[in-house]
Amino acid sequence: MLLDVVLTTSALTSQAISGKTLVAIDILRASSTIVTALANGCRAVIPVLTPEEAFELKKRDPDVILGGERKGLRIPGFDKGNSPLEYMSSDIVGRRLVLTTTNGTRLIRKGQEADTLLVGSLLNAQAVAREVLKLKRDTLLACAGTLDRFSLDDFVGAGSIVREIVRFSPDVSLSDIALAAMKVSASGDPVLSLKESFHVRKLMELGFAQDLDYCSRLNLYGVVPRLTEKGIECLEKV
Ligand SMILES: O=C(O)[C@H](CS(=O)(=O)O)OP(=O)(O)O
Ligand SMILES: [Mg+2]
Repeated sequence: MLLDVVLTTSALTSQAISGKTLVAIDILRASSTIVTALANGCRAVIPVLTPEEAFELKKRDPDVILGGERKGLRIPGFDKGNSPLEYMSSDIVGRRLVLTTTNGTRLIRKGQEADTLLVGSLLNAQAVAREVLKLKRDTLLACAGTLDRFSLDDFVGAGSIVREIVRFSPDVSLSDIALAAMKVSASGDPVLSLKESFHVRKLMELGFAQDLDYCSRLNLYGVVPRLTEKGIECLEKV
C-alpha cells in the first residue's frame, strides 16, 4: 500500500484519484467542523459549492441546517458558520447539515470520484488511519490548501494521519511528500507548528483563537466520515 499527499485542491487530478482511498483534509476548519458535527449526532453533511445551492436545498427541506463561511465569516442567512465549536449543540442531532466553505467543501466535491472518500482531521487521525488500513488500497491524503495555496495546517494534519498509519503498519510505502509531512508533524506540538502560519494568523485576527486550539487536538473522536450518495455520513465509530 502506497501513501501519497497532494498539497492543494487544484493539484488533485482524476487520474490521481482513480482506484484509491482519498482522505480529504482541511484542518482549519472544514474537516474539523465535519468531524465535530458527525461526532455530536448530525445525521449527514452535504457539501455544496455555493450559498445559492445551499439555499435551494433548504427550500426543498426546511429542516436542514445551513452552515459555512466566506472570508472566514458566517454567510448572511445561514444558521451557522464554519467554527467547529458551533457544532456541539443539541440542535444538530439527527439533522442534515448543508455546508459550503472556501476550501474544504470544494476539495470534497473535487474528490468525489475516489473509490472511497474519507474526511480526516487531527481530531480523528487515528480512527481514519485504522480505516485506511482496513480498506487496503493506495491512499491519497488530499490537503485542501488555502485559496489554492499550500497551507501548513493541512500538511501537519496529513502528516499526523500518516504517522498513525505507520504506527499500526510500519511496512507501508510512503512517497517523499508523505514522508516529509510525517516528519514535520512529528517535529513538535501541532499547535506550535501551526502558530506562525498564514491561516492561523488570519483566524486569530477574526477572533477564532479557540478554534485553533480545538482543531489541534489529536484523536478526540473515533468517527470516520465517509462520502455516500446521502452525503458525508459517519459509518464507523472506532
Ligand atoms: O473558515 C475557514 O477556516 C476557511 C476560510 S478562509 O480560507 O480562511 O477564507 O475555510 P476552509 O474551507 O475551512 O478552509
Ligand atoms: Mg482550510
